[in-house]
Amino acid sequence: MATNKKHDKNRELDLFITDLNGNLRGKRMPASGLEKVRKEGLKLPRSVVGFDFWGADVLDNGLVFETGDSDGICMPVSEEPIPVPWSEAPRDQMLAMMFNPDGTPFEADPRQVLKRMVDRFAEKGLTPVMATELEFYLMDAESERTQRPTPPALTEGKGRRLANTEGYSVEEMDGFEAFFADVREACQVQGIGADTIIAEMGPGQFEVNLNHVADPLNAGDQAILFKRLVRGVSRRHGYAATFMAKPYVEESGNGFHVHFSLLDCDGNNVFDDGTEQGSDLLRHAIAGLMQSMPESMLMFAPHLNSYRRFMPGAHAPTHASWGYENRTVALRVPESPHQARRIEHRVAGADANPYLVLAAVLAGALHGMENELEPDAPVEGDAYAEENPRYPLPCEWQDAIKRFDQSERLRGYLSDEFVRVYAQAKRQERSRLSERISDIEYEAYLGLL
Ligand SMILES: NC(=O)CC[C@H](N)C(=O)O
Repeated sequence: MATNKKHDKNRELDLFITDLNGNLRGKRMPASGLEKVRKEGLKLPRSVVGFDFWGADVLDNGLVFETGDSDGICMPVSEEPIPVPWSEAPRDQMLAMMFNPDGTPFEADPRQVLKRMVDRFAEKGLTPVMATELEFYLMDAESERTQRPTPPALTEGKGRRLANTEGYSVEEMDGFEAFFADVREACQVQGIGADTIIAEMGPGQFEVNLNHVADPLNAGDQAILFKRLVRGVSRRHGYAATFMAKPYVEESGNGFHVHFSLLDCDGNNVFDDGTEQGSDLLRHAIAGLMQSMPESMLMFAPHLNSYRRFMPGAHAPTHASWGYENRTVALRVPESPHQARRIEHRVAGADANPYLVLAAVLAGALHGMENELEPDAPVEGDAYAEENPRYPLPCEWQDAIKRFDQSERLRGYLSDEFVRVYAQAKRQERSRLSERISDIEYEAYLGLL
């Protein structure tokens, strides 16, 4: 029997923001705390946004001791709490956005970074329409304990066997029917527009496409809630799930593709001018995205592991390129009816923070449109075979951190504060990861040197 949520004294509410890495940080409170939070917000130290991946302070980012580790105010971004149907206990959740105590936006908060870009488009009378596609691997639940990914066993359909590597296999989806039924239901109750589900190339790899929305903040919120939902529903079904960019070296990586078009005040798609090629604005946006791609790479590929995904032939791009109906390029312009003329941005991994990916896409496009840049000719055929590309992408984390930190353009679009705080977090993570001597170093050197 449905309980009246307001009077359920056991009901709880999670209120959270995402840190730079997209990890959720916030508090769990009795549902009765909602009214206070709506009025006053929830206090969290601003340094929490700038945490490194392990939740440690980044002492060089200017947010910790210099400020007395002072609080920011997190205000909920939705009117109503969103149910958490996979939770054992009765629980709702709300995403929030952080402000400084004086009411100004806290510019390092990833959702504020995206909002800043959405506002820039609004000033021009333009509304971005965005849709996201998230790939992930389902794994055996043991993977979380052993910290090695193991494909899940197919327990439904044809009896128990390990999940296969079969792109677009319907049987593969049948094997996880109950899991996907719960994913779809959870999406419905959370207002997430889940469209198609696809079995991808890797063992236990799937993709879910979320419907386009004429509100990038909403598209970002949905992607964040979707990632939590997949992990939660997986656990209920005895699986684990990962959005890590490249969990298996020899298998397909997890991408986060973004479809993007722009509406004017009358609701017309400005990337369409009735021609087969699309409008001048489409070309300018593509040129800006290509030129800013090397320095934005850290937002598309934020982790050490992210760079393993960009391999020739893996359907993830190796340089900034574009083309019509071409899946080997970074920016694909899909074959579509004119009113749906759009760019599919194929660079980001599913491990990236969705808000930051969408913000970087908007910044790149705006840069091209404001400067009326022209792209080189579109690539026909295999982009991996292109020699001397004009905009090679950083293929290592260290290089991407440097390019990002040195970008005056990104500071202009996304704010100095964000660029400083993000670069410092990534530097700290890199130094922590490089301190550990890896297994393969011992295997190779210990007995021989
Ligand atoms: N759906 C696809 O085109 C495959 C994308 C690929 N898995 C990636 O890493 O981006």
